[in-house]
Amino acid sequence: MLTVAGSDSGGGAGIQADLKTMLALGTHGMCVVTAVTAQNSLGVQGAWELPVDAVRAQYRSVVDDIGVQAVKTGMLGSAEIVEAVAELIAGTDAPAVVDPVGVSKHGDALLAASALDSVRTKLLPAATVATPNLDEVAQLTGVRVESEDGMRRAAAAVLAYGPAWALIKGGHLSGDAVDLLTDGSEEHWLRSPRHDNRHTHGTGCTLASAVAAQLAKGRSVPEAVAAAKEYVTGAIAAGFALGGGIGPVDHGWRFREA
Ligand SMILES: Nc1ncnc2c1ncn2[C@@H]1O[C@H](COP(=O)(O)OP(=O)(O)O)[C@@H](O)[C@H]1O
Ligand SMILES: Cc1ncc(COP(=O)(O)O)c(N)n1
Repeated sequence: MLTVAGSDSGGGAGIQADLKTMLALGTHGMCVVTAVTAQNSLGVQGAWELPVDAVRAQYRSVVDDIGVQAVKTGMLGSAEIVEAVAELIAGTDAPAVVDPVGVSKHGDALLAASALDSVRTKLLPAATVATPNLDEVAQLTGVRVESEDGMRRAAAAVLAYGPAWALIKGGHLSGDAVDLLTDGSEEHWLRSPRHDNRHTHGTGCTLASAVAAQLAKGRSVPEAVAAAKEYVTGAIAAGFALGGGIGPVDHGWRFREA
């Protein structure tokens, strides 16, 4: 399967998190790099986008020869890249998990403000599943969620842009880590205990990639999301205290348990 995302030099989020997740879930990982970040547990020290032609060329190389069973998108950076990727995934016969990455855990911008409209009107309509966190919901729809009740309103506002499913991540609330998956008719609440662990760098990337890996294996969206939630919860529980700030989750936790 294929990730279209930015590189995280610290190895906890972005392309690196995605490829590790795909391996851990038994799939073949491929990548289209959209941007390179200088990043560690303390924050993002620099970010450089690739030319949009380089993004298109990587995508075509992979899809035209090897083929894909599922696509995941992450950090896209600019409106130009968002629009190119939206067109590419809309023209690919595979489910697409769109993680509308806006800001890093440290508050560093990973998407230009001028790209928000393209995310709303071009990228979200091409998604099989859109996986915003609560900050991204607020940025994209104006809906501010402060409790589980608000997550339904958030999901409706995201679905209005056209993805088949919305997975609203409640990781930034307090209490249990609760996510809501809905297509506007079915509702699935995914709940796990909150791990008192600050090493949560890469949780969103990991969850979205795990959903895509399960879709690639032929699971339905609700089955894929349930399995992905279980995987990310284990990875958070086993998180690494690396660096002086927010460390990464442990993508290999299942291998270590075995
Ligand atoms: N401390 C935690 N303990 C358990 N699960 C968590 C914790 N923090 C986040 N999660 C879960 O991790 C996944 C990613 O959510 P979130 O951290 O909100 O996304 P993002 O990384 O995009 O900000 C969600 O399933 C969320 O419920
Ligand atoms: C290159 C890149 N992509 C995405 C994220 C978001 O990370 P998270 O999964 O913690 O929200 C990041 N920090 N860096």
